[in-house]
Amino acid sequence: MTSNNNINDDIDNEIPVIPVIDFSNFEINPIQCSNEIKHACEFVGFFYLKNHGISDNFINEMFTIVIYFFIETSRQEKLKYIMNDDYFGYVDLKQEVLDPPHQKVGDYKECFNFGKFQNGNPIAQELPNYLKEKSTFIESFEKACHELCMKILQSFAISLNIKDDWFSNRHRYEMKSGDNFRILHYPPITIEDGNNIRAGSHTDYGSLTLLFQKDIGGLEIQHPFTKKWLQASVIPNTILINIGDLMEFWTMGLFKSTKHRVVFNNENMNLHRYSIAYFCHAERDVDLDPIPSDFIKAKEDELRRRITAGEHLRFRQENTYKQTY
Ligand SMILES: O=C(O)CCC(=O)C(=O)O
Ligand SMILES: [Fe+2]
Repeated sequence: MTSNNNINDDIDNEIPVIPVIDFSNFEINPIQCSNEIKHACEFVGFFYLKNHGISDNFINEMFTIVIYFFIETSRQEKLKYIMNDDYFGYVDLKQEVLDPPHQKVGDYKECFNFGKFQNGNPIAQELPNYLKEKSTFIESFEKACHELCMKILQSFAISLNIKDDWFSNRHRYEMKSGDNFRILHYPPITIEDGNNIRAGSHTDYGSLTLLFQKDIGGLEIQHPFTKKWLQASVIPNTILINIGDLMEFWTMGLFKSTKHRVVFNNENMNLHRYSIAYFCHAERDVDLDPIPSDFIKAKEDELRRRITAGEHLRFRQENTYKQTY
């Protein structure tokens, strides 16, 4: 491989630009903490959150379920629950193409997408037996993620000087939205597969994403200004948060929906990597008109079609799954 082909060439490991924000300060000094978050959203699009209120035990228990499900469930059983029209269910190895212009084959990872739950039952999908047994726990974990997202959205509102509940009122759990709780598994790969990009470069679609990483790194983000790729290493006891396209669109580009990808090096190629993501979206019928904040300048001359959160999402999803295998 020549150096030009080496995707690690343009990696910048020197400046730790992804900030770590202590969310316990949000209770003590909400304005200061929200301003730190706003700075990260404007200049990086990613930040780590510590003291976020979701306990380590709770997260570890969720990971135990994730690992058991992916390893112990047969492929045949998983395929019975293949992603439905609402994009909930099992996503097979190589089914997802996150970077269509640059990928000949789909991502070498498998996922399971959960929609919302009510009283221990999933609303929008059937679950394989093992996940059905665990659905009360999964519901509580999913709801803890949603609740944390509401607090982070509150901090966005405070930093933008609009009503504290401006965003959370538009992201209610009970309402229809593109919210997606996703568990992921990147199995070990053999040399013959020859592809060390395991999740193609992409931006997320929603308002914000919570990402739980465990032990094994591999996530990289492309800094929105320098365009350098940076490793988003695993920092114990933190959740990695990022802005999605919907929020970038809604803030007229003030908050950055930063590109990211998962890349395996020779050391982690033989390992199983697991991660958990909660993609938080605005309710389907919310109009994504520019947010009424003094920080957000809607350019009068800009022609901007009126679009709802649901339309925005549909467009992104259709592009991702157009080309499979
Ligand atoms: O597994 C990861 O670390 C990232 C996954 C991701 O970016 C996604 O599913 O959108
Ligand atoms: Fe992502």
